[in-house]
Amino acid sequence: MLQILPLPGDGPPREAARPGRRPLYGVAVSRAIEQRAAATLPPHTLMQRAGMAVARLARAWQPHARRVGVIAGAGNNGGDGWYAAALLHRHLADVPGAAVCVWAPGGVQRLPADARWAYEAAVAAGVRTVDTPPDDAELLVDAVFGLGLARPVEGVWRDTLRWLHAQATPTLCVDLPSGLDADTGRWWVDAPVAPRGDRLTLSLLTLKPGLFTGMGRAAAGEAIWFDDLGVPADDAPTAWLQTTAAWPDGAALRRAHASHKGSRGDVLVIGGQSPGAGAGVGMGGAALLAGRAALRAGAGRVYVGLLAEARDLPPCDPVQPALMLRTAAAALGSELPQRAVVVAGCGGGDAIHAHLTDLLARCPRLVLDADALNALGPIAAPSASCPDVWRERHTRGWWTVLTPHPLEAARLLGTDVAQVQADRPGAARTLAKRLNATVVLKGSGSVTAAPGVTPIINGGGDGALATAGTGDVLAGLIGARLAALDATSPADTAAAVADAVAAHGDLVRHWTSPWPPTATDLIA
Ligand SMILES: NC(=O)C1=CN([C@@H]2O[C@H](COP(=O)(O)OP(=O)(O)OC[C@H]3O[C@@H](n4cnc5c(N)ncnc54)[C@H](O)[C@@H]3O)[C@@H](O)[C@H]2O)[C@@H](O)CC1
Repeated sequence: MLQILPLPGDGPPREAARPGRRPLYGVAVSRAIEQRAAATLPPHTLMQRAGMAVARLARAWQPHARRVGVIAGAGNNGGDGWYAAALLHRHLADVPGAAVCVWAPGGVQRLPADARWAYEAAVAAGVRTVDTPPDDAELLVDAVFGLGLARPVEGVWRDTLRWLHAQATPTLCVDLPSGLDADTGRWWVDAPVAPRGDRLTLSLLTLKPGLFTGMGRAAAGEAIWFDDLGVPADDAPTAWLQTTAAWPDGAALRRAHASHKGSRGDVLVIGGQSPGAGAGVGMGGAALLAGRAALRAGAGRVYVGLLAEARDLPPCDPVQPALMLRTAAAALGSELPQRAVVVAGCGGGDAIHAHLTDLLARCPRLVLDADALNALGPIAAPSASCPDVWRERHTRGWWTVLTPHPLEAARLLGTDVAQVQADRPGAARTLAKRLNATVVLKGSGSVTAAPGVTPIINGGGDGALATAGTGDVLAGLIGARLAALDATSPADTAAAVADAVAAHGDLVRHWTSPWPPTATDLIA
């Protein structure tokens, strides 16, 4: 669960440019904000505030913990830990059996100025330093690495993090879980990512993109808390965090008394290769899931063009009989591609390849998913020259949305999954720029990117979505959201796509059964 809340005593959250969004700041902007604030404040103020925030959350979260072990790194993240240790030591002074200790595996000889000041404050307060891991702690504070980590961790620090991240003891991570890259969500150390025990992360000064994508959510624990250290920032964000799903808005649809199905927008799904068309491989379910999701989310009319012969079409979809079924050939031969948002590729198999040029040439509003992305591969490869059909889309002001998972993104970028996952915001941005399209890179912390638009990272969803068919549901939701959209600037399109991604994440929020949901359950 995400708890992106200001701690008690902080000011109100800053205004976001659009409802349901919060700014995320990468390392460079966070450091600029820190330096600007530090220049106007008495020395060490920010570290003092950081240490106070850590101590305050530690006491609120684990009020009965008497033995606290702080693991301090050799930079200012460690400094936050030292100052928190000083405060916790004071808080616990009268508690029988209480003890606060700091383990600093890198020593304290080369601490930067702020951290040295915090270390001296801790020593002056009577905090004990130890040379071995604090095995008997009831609460651990992870103050090893924060913003300063951007390369692999080895040697003594790797051993330290292997020990720390293997503990079942409740652990409070200062600023970032140590091992996590603040910009990208990459995990830099060969140590467990997922906590064995309870874990919270307290992000300081700014919320960082890496906390919400890649390994960020898995590493951060049950909740991410935020304290801006009293420093308001209105800098241009590195990315936005989408925190809530404001769409679909069923109440608004009901208030629109004078509306009709034609005014809510049309969606055409092209996909669902039949066993006959695909050498015995049938994937009709994927196209039906996309169509059902679009219908469920409020699209006025949803057509499903199946990659099948007319004689193989089912008479209707028994789950959502309101879906209008036809063959892909019939759908693409009609006026529908011009009128509807076309969602192509769900269960498309090899059969979708034959339609790709037609789709690109005839669909002004096009969402390419799954097998349509694989068919696109050669067009998108770095070495490929842009074909006329793709260039003409741009000339005409038509737009394209791509929804790759990391493997599909890797194919499109001519790289591998590890490279994509090492910098998900960067991969999504590169792909969006290269193809002049809106891109949703799926996975933990889905990233929506478009040329000239600040990327949007989805803060919702969880591992329950990692199951067959949920991608088809997402494609259908994006189709429905875009079908209802009037404006078509890149920013509006990206925002609408991010709305659909947020709605998709929200599908699992209220799931209470111990059984994980199937994609069909999510839109039942
Ligand atoms: N200066 C200040 O007053 C403030 C600092 N803050 C804290 O300071 C942190 C940033 O401090 P720093 O810039 O010192 O960075 P860190 O403390 O995150 O890391 C820097 C230290 O880690 C070492 N290091 C980095 N990568 C390594 C690797 N792969 N293997 C081994 N050692 C590695 C560096 O040599 C350096 O000693 C923030 O995350 C935050 O916790 C905040 O509290 C805001 C105020």
